[in-house]
Amino acid sequence: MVKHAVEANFDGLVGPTHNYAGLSWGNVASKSNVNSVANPREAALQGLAKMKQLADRGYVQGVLPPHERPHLPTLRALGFTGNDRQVLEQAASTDPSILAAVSSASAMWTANAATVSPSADTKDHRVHFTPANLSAKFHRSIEHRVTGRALKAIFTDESYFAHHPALPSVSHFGDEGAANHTRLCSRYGEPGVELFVYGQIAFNEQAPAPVKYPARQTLEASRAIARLHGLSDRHAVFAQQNPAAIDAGVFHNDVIAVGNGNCLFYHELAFLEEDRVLAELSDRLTGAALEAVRVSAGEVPIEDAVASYLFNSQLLNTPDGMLLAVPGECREVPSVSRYLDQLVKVDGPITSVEVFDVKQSMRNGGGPACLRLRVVLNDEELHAINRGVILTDALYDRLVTWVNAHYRSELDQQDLADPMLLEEVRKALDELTGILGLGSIYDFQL
Ligand SMILES: NCCC[C@H](NC(=O)CCC(=O)O)C(=O)O
Repeated sequence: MVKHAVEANFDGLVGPTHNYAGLSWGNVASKSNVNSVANPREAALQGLAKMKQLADRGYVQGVLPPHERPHLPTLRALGFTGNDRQVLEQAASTDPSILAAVSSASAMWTANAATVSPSADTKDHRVHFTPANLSAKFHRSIEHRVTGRALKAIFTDESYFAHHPALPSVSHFGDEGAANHTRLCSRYGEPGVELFVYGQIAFNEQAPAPVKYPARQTLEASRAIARLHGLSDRHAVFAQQNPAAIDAGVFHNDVIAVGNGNCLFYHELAFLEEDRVLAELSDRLTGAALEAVRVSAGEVPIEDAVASYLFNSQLLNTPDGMLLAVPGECREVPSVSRYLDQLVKVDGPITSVEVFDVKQSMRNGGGPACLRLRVVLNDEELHAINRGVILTDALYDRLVTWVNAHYRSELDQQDLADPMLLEEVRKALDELTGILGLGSIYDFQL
C-alpha cells in the first residue's frame, strides 16, 4: 500500500564562527576566498531566508543546529593543555591552521551530514541514517558525532528511524553523505532507486581516479552505506564521478547533478559511464519513466557549472512541474543564465526557476543544495519527529532574533583565538538547544 510522503529539507543553521579559512583543497571557492572577512550574521540570516521562502511555499522545512566551534575537546585531544583560554592561546600561537580547522562552521552544509534512505526503499521499512565520516578533510571529520546526536534528538522513535554510526573514518571508507547520493522515484512514498556517486575505488589503485584534486568518496563507502541501510540491488545504483569533473572542481556530486522524483538534471561530464548509469536507473525506476535533463558542455562549459553552482540548486515539486531553486551566481554567469532562460521554455520537467541569495555560503563552496539534507517522510514518520525543529513563522522569528542577538557581523582568522568568541558561541548554542527542543547535544553541555 503506497503511503503519502513528503520530502522534507533540513537546512543547516550557519554557525557563529562562519569564516573563510581556505581549508578545502579541491573546492575552488574555499581556496579563492581564503582570509576574506566573513559575516556570520548575514550568512545565518541568508540561510534562514531561504528556509522561510520555501516553508512559505508549503515545503516541509527543518533546521539542523550548528556545532560547538572552536571545538576544545579536539584541541585537547591534540595535546593542547590548560584552561579553555590557554588551550586557545596555545593553538593560535603554535598552529593557527589547526585552530582554524576546529573553528569551521562547515556543519552548515548538511548535504554532508548523513546519507538518508527512506523507509519505502529499506528492508526493514524504517528510515535509515548514517552520519558521514567526512574523513577527507580534518575540519569536517570532527562533525559526525554531534551530527549523529542531533539526528537522534530529532528522529527519535526507533520504530520508525534507524541510526548507524559513521563508517570507519579512514580514506578507504571516505563518505561525504547525501551530497553524493540522489534518490529517484515516481512518488516519494513509492519504492525508489538510490544513486550513489563515488570518486575512486579505494582497494583498486589501477581504477580511474582524479589526478589534480582528491576524490572524497569511495565505492567501498557507498556500498557499505547501502548494505547498512538494507537496500537491495533493486534500490541502489553506483556511479563513478568523472575524474575530469573532480579535477575541474566538482568535489561532490551535488556540484554537477541533482535529482528529484523521476528527473535527473546533470552535466554531460558528470559520470564516467553515463549510458550504463542511465540504463540502470531507468531499469530500476518503477511507476514513471526517467526524465534525464542533460546539459552539454557546449551549452554550459563545466567551468561555468562550477563557478555558478547551477547543479547545486534545489529541485522541488510544484503543482505544475518542478522548481529549480538556483544561487544568485547563476544569473552572473552568461552561459548559465542563457541556459536557464531556455530551460523553462522547452516542454520539460523543470517549469520554473527562482534565485536565492546564499552568497556567504557560496564563497566557501556551498550552494542551496549543500545547505540542506533531504529526508523523505510518510505521514506517520513526519508526526513521529521532534517538531521543535520544524520551521514555523514563530520559530523563524525566534531564530532571526537569536542570530541578531548572538552573531558577529565580521569574523576573520585572527578572531578565532578570541576567548570571548568561544563564550559567545557557547551561550548562543546553549540557548539554541532550548529553542529547538533538542536537549544537551554539545560536548560543553555534557
Ligand atoms: N557541500 C559543500 C561543502 C563545502 C565545504 N567547504 C568548506 O569546508 C570550506 C571551509 C573553509 O575553507 O573555511 C567542503 O569543502 O566540504
